[in-house]
Amino acid sequence: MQQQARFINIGERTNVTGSARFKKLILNGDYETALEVAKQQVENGAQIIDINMDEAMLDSKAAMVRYLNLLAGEPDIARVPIMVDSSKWEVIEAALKCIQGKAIVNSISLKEGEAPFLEQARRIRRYGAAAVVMAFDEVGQADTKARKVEICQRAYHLLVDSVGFPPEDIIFDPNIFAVATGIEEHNNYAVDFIEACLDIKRLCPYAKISGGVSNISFSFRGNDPVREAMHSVFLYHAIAAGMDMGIVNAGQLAVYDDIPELLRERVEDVILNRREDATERLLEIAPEFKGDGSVAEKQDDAWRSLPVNKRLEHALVKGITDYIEQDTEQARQQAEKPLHVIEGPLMDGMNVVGDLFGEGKMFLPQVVKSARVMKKAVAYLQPYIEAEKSGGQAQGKILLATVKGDVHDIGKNIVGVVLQCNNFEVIDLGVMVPCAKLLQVAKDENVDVIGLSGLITPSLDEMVHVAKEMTRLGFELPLLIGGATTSKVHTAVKIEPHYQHGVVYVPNASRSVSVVQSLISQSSKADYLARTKQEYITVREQHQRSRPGQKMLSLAEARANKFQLDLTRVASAPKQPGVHLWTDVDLQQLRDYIDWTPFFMTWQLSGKYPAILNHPEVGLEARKLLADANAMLDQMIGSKRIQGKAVFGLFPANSDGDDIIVYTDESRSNERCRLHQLRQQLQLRNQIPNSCLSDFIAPVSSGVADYIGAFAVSTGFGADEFAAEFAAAHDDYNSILVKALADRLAEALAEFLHLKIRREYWGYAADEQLENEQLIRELYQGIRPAPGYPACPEHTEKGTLWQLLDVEAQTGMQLTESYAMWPGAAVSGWYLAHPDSKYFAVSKIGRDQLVDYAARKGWSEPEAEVWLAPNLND
Ligand SMILES: C[S@@+](CC[C@H](N)C(=O)[O-])C[C@H]1O[C@@H](n2cnc3c(N)ncnc32)[C@H](O)[C@@H]1O
Repeated sequence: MQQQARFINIGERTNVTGSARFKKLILNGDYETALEVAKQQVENGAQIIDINMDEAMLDSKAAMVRYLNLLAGEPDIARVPIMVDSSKWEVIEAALKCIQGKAIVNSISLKEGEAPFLEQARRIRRYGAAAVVMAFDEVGQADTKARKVEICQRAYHLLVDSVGFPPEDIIFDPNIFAVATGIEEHNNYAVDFIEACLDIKRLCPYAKISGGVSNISFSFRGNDPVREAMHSVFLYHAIAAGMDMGIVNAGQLAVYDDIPELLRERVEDVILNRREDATERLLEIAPEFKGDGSVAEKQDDAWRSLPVNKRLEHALVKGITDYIEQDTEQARQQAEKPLHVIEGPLMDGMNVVGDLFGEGKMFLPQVVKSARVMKKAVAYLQPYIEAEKSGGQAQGKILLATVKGDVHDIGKNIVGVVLQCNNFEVIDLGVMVPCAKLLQVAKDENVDVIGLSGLITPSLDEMVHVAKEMTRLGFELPLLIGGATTSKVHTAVKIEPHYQHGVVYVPNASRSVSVVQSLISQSSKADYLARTKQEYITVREQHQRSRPGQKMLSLAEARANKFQLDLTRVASAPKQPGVHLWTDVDLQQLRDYIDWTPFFMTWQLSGKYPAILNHPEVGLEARKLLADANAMLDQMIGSKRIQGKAVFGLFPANSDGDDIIVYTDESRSNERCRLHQLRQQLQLRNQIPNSCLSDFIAPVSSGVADYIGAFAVSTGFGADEFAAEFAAAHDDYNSILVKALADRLAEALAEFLHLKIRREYWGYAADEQLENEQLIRELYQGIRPAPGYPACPEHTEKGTLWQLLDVEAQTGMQLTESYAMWPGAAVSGWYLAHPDSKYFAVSKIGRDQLVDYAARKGWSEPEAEVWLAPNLND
């Protein structure tokens, strides 16, 4: 199971209090065999070994020193960190003196108060060791979530602030207690632990979380399969919540997915305390599962004894890459030609995946993992196929590209993977692909379909351009359109009329398969295109009909109905005016500010976070995806593979009609630049004002000093390269994950920076205290409208922002010819602080505003038509 792969197992068999066998060996002085116990644990996957010699009959200190010295001579064991486990400080200190590598002390706590706690921490610090900190204070052991969090937070601050203890060397043990004991107060113990993990991770950056996992199932002693299922389910949720390591017998852990459904459901009811009768219901079925061995191991191994074709199918459906080369090799030896392995078992397996996906029984992340297995198998076979010079027979060839001027490709990459899963050959030209190159490759490669993708509105025009060029050059291939700002209406109204051989809007990756299938099949193609054409005629007619509903005001009328600003509530002067630069953003702290809901949407798992994690249908997949995402974030941030930068500034400003003047200094006599804004021109109901962003800034005529902020942030430095490494290793799953997470961090950085602006740099809301969920709902004072978004839809204004902050020189962030930001994981915008400022959509504008805007920008009217195209009322 993916999430267990990054979870650190602590071996516990070298503990005289927990293992009768080890105790006997030590008491008998059989240190040779006792060493074997440590060795076996490491072989079984323990990544840390816990050593405990606390036994009344022993000289614990001498035993510990002797055992450690012997261990040091065993290279296989000495390579894993040692956890020194003792309740006696002298034993711990003696051990620290003889351990050469990084040691971990298990454990310290606030049980005896702050003074001894700090004293021990200081000594541990001197040895450079890490420490397990129990959630235990003067009052006792923490059992509720609140107590666990409170004690850990208190300990964290004492350690970090008073001792200078490196936070990454703190390992909290927030106490795992037994559930399903028959005592009602115990029912929530697992939930308390899991929820505490989430808070501790948020409140104590870099600290790790550990625990003794087997405690949870104590009441099912004697029934190993149920215990193992309980451990696995518990870990599943605890790891997703942030648990990093734990004492668990790695060899005896059920694979979450392979726990029989009935057992898993009942265990999950107990662990998550989902119903009052959960314990009884688990007890009811527990005897059925009482066997001699582990349910998981039996099932896990079972598929390995299937015939090779079935093994390949299993690996594809389950997304398991572990044996793929070995199995592919066996299938190759059995096949007449290497190509037959692809055309036979691999394609059969992918057909199963395709069917399950089509039926909604598999979700996108699983499919992308299946594709990874397929790609690895194909890559393995490639040299053999080339040696025979035989080419595969794909269903059809699809050319994909993100259009010129645009750098966004997550959606396109997902479509590519899904199409490949369905046996289409995909040629992916990447991002910022000029029309001429695209069409040349389409011709040279004799493709069957072209698919265009784009995220920002200028890309829509580029797609229109491609359609026109296809007509001019006599193409007859169908053209697919996809991407965040594209729509069926836009495709029908703006693109389709320019190309007669088929233009089809594809709303998502799953739909791409049926669309492409219809277009590839000679029997269905003509019919499908004719139906689509007819549908788009209807869409156009409806679009025409729907428009006269709203009246377009003249620009003068719209201006007369502007938003009236309350000048008594204009925000005070910024505490730290001018331009500021963050060159190396702490990405770890941004994790708390991530809005996960859009991340799940990227993977076509819809639902709000965190509720989605318990969604009856997609919850399981969502939890797996989140665990993978967190592991990837650990890697991206820990290895410093990606970096974040931010540049931002706060300036004196006033509005001048629909423009905002940014001044060079507080004297307000010199203009640094002008921000050109657009005004809503459609008549709104109930006399709602026709807004323009400049309405939220005090007019120059008012004599009121006002201010504006600007920002540009990116966490995409290094992301493309990192993603490309995965893609090159045939791992699209992780490649897409990296990009999607870089995007999430960029949005989190924008949110975090905005918070800092409100509380510190501008300081107009110094006392604001909002939870992340409230930040996501933007429940704060002020807005950060982003050029290209509905309140300021014209993208070239980003150019002004770039000049104002000198963004490129300061950060390396660039703008493409369509004003897309590079790196793609980037956010920029303005800060408006007035409490009444709010987002709105400029929507359609009239010719008079176009002429006025062109004059303000110093553009010709045709130039203005290009940039204002999405807002023109045609
Ligand atoms: C695109 S979402 C991003 C935040 C979301 N929590 C996330 O992580 O994806 C919200 C941002 O888009 C921009 N935005 C939304 N609506 C807007 C509008 N009508 N006009 C201008 N900018 C807008 C603002 O910068 C706003 O903070």
